[in-house]
Amino acid sequence: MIFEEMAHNDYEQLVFCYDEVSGLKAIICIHDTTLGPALGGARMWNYETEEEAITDVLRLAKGMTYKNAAAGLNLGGGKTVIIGDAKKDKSEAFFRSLGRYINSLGGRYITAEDVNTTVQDMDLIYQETPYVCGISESYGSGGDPSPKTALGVYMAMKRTAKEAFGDDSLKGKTVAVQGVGNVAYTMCGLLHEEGAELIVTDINQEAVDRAVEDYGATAVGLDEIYGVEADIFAPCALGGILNDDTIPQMKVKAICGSANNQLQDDVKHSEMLAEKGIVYAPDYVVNSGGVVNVADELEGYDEERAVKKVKEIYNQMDKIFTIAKEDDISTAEAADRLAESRINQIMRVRSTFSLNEKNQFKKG
Ligand SMILES: NC(=O)c1ccc[n+]([C@@H]2O[C@H](COP(=O)([O-])OP(=O)(O)OC[C@H]3O[C@@H](n4cnc5c(N)ncnc54)[C@H](O)[C@@H]3O)[C@@H](O)[C@H]2O)c1
Ligand SMILES: CC(C)C[C@H](N)C(=O)O
Repeated sequence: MIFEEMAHNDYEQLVFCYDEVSGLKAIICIHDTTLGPALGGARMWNYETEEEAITDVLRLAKGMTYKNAAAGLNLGGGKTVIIGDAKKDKSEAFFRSLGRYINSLGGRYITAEDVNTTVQDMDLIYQETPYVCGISESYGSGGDPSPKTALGVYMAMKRTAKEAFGDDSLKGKTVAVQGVGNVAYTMCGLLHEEGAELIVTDINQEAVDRAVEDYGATAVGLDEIYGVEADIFAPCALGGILNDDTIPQMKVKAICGSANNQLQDDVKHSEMLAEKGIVYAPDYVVNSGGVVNVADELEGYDEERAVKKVKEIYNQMDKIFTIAKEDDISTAEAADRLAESRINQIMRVRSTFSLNEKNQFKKG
């Protein structure tokens, strides 16, 4: 059954990692390395079953192939899921053990932060392998990618506003934010600076209070956020929140936020949004600022260059809206088309013969 799924969606490799001493149980998935080594974060989650963890890593790794391709990176897609409780199971040995497994892949997979893993965890992995990004700034690295993800979401939101309202200024626009964690707090700061009004919700009261105090945001209940009077909805917490229940409640004209896999069903729910006249900014393009920032570490991190690349998300959004209009397809499908077309073109470009280290030119 697993090989069938791998064949169906063109997966390359699935690696099971177990370490008795630290209790590590992790699965690394490499989806596609046409564009380069697979880069994707390591997510720690208390999966109820091993099947759930496998399903998640397969889905997330494929998502990274599309995210990296659409962002113009020379990187393929992969991901790690770690089965465990992030509050109880972390230790030095745990992450160093994962680092050794990543190292054994010889650079085919590079890891970084994802849900429930931190810069400190990446620093531990770095003790065992160079194939890790998002390590501490003291190593000359980019550190926590969240602020750059936030900058990317802000740039994407400006281009989305242009599509929905004819002008990319966010001054005077009301943005409803679901989840004001690491990414959204910085994003709210940028929006506040530009003169946007904020409506926020979060399961964490402290996060809500911080946004209210620092940015004059209006707090609403967890379920209220979907139906508030606002111009833009920014989902920055969970996946699957654009669905049969929530879309009918929405009064916004656009959706642009950092959460991964926002559409519960890519086809059905992007059509529902289009029918309501809501402009949807595809999540993996909107939130690619983090991966763009960590990928810059592979060239020797330069913050100015990284920021410049993150700001390019505005132009990537421009391409997606153009493809969607020209081909008369949803923005979600347009993003997939952009990513797939880049992968296919580079695959063809690379099909021409070229000498490499295993194929030396020899005289005589
Ligand atoms: N951090 C990055 O660089 C990055 C990059 C790409 C994508 N993302 C995605 O963006 C989202 C936010 O990432 P983050 O790093 O800010 O995470 P975070 O954990 O710091 O923030 C998420 C916030 O959402 C809140 N939340 C959780 N469930 C909620 C619910 N049901 N209703 C309302 N709020 C809820 C949490 O309390 C938290 O404050 C995640 O989906 C993540 O996968 C993050
Ligand atoms: C490589 C990481 C910074 C990627 C990030 N966790 C994402 O989902 O895009």
